[in-house]
Amino acid sequence: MNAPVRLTDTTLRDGSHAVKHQFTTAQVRDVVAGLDAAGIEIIEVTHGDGLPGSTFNYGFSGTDELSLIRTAAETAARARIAVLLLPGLGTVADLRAAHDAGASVVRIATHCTEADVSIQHFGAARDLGMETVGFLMLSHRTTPENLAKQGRIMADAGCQCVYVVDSAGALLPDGIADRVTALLTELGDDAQVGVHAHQNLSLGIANSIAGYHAGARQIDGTLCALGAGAGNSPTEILVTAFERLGVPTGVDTDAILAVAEDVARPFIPRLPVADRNSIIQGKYGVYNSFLFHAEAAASRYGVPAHEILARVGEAGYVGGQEDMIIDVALTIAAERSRAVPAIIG
Ligand SMILES: C[C@H](O)CC(=O)C(=O)O
Ligand SMILES: [Mn+2]
Repeated sequence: MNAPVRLTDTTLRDGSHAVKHQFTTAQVRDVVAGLDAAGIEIIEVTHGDGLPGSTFNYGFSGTDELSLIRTAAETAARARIAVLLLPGLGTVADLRAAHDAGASVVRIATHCTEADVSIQHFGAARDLGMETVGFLMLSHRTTPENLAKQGRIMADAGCQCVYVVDSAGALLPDGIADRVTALLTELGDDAQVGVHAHQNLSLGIANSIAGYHAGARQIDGTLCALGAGAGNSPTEILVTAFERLGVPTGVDTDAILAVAEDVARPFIPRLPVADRNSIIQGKYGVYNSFLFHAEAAASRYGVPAHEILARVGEAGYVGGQEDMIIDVALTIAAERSRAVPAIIG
């Protein structure tokens, strides 16, 4: 008997990027009802950039996220509702408000080398009696050994599962497996290890399976791959692939296929796709949440989005530095205007 894996569905959080944070209460109710009935245990609901992401910098939500969290908690009969929080944007007060609205799991996300900013939030979450998960974002940007040290900081602060988060879809299966192994070696029984994968190089499912074989026991997915950049590992394919592997997920395959096809797909305005922009993100390791910001800057300043993304990757910008995308776009525009030869008449 293979060890079971717990799937967390983040359609209503990572997928929020792909709908520009415009989820409605009715969509949340329908998706949660479907996921819950199919057997998904953990459903994440938050603005794409976490609590309280609805801002000028990250994009305003169509519906207040606390209302969406409350709706999700009221709808789910068995599943538990998770929220995402990035310290610095989200505060302990935001965490308490989400807990009051019905969230019982919090996923606290930091850049992969900055775990120390999460210590206070893990403590507060445990005091509230919440289950805790740590998200080491852009995990490709550090070595497995350093990632393991950051995981240790999170576990000592009260984190119960540390995730390898491939925020740019840049890692290959070996890169995921090496990071999961290093974390498990460091953490032992102190915390589980999870994998959150993106599809920029079409490796979301392969990377999740590699993570499972290395010992990860929590894996993320989204319906129809709805998520930032090229999207996430599709939940319905994770369920089907793990069924083929003989790995128990507790999720009914026919039911999850129906939720993806009949509930999610009809309201998705643009299915995530591995196009040139998002493949460039995977190639240069660019934070997937930057895609729409780069596309907006591209059309505003008349420069190609893929060039902006490549430069952003070379500069090594991380989540929170969205304003630098405009700087990069303006720099490219200025370079291009200088490159036009003067016509002497
Ligand atoms: C805030 C980000 O969207 C978190 C995430 O899902 C990732 O880094 O990937
Ligand atoms: Mn993500």
